[in-house]
Amino acid sequence: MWVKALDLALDKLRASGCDLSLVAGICGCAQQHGSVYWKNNASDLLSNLDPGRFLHADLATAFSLMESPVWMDSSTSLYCRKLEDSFGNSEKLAQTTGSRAYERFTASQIAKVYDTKPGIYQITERISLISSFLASIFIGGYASIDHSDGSGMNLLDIKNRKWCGEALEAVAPGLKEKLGEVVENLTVLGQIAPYFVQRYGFNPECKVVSFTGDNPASLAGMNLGAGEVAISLGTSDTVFLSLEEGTGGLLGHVLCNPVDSSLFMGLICFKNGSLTRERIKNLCVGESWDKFNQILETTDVGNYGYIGLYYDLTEITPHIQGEYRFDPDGNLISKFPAPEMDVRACIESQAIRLRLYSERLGYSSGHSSSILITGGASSNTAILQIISNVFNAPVYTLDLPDSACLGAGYMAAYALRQSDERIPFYDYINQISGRKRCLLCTPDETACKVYMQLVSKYRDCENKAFGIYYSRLTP
Ligand SMILES: Nc1ncnc2c1ncn2[C@@H]1O[C@H](COP(=O)(O)OP(=O)(O)O)[C@@H](O)[C@H]1O
Ligand SMILES: O=C(CO)[C@@H](O)[C@H](O)COP(=O)(O)O
Repeated sequence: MWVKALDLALDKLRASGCDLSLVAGICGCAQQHGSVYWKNNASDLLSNLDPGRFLHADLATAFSLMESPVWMDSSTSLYCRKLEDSFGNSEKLAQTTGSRAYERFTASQIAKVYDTKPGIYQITERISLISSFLASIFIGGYASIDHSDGSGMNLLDIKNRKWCGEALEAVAPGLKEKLGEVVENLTVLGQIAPYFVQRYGFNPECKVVSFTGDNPASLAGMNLGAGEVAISLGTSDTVFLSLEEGTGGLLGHVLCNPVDSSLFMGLICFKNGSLTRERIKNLCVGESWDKFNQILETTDVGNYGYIGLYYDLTEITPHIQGEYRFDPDGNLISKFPAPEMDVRACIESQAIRLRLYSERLGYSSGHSSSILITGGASSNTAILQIISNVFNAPVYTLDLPDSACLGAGYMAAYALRQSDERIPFYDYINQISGRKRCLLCTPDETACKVYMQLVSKYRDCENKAFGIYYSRLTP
């Protein structure tokens, strides 16, 4: 599917009349953590792509595992515990790799493949992240994993920026060879493969720069400063910010910063983001976001003290599933007095969750802070107004959508720059790009006060829901 998507994207570019011979360099990004398993001898297929055929036809037999594990998978708890045990405890793993063991991280995903499909692991010559898998196609050979996306694996020593031998050994034998080298972000990997020159008219001198994860690329696209936090309302709701210290803790993740090797990046991701909003919308008002927003705009801030927590899929943090509604006194109830109260309850609890957890990552909310918003739901200003009120901070976006894609473009431009070698990333980007930030929402003082009160109530409800979930699991 991913290879076909690339065929389609390239065909669309060609059909739109785009002169691909003008492209000087390519960088890209992809959802984090997912893994692609290349079968023995797949490198021969990669280096001999036939320009007369689609990529998906040539690469149909290149994979040992046809269904790549992706970030939404949470079936690997057993392997997470084993990995943490091999380090002694979760803190030690977090201090080295930036995160305690997470189900969607590549280490436990690979451990599961090795354990449940040893034959597949054996015939795999290379394991890529989705980002390095895409870069591999463009260079016609295996592309290295970069430091930032590599930090989402529980396998990289994020301070030394090298694979962590202890973690590799705990996951599966021979893993280092299957992963290949890890490289600095912004590394020029090589020239574009002849396939793209002959089939799509790319310049043979076009360079390919190491690809990265969608969130690191988004950080590169948004030029986050001190006191700023980025919120991505994509499929997941993800918060990230730039960090000076690289010590991972038990909450969230620390990754290598994609644009400055002396810095790090803090990130926390919630699985129940857009898909949950969509479900509540469909349930309460049908297809229309306009009707959903009308409810948000005409109902009372704070939902009269009613709080709803919605975890359609097992959440990453906290690890919990189900729906939990609470009355203003904090008692669990089965439904709200009016069904459409779920609309406001869902958006308010998601926004409060974003604030609470970004503060735990190191963000401090208030008037000197600001939020940069991106992702599909960032076009919805009714949702953004609630986020602005909950954070008591203005919400900005870039004057161009798709910050992850933009960031990857910037990374290619920076890696191939011919000017001052030592110029910092954002100084260079500011010179070459005329992008501006647009102010979308400013906080409403009265609403902020309501939410200040609600934050601690939310925390209590989340703790109660967590207790209920686990008491149901252990009768
Ligand atoms: N007007 C809108 N209001 C709220 N959510 C929206 C709106 N338009 C799109 N979305 C949400 O955006 C999501 C897709 O965001 P996107 O950033 O493209 O995701 P991803 O990067 O995970 O592919 C969809 O799941 C959809 O629910
Ligand atoms: O798991 C994470 C980050 O740790 C996700 O953010 C993925 O990177 C996928 O992103 P979206 O599809 O939600 O944009």
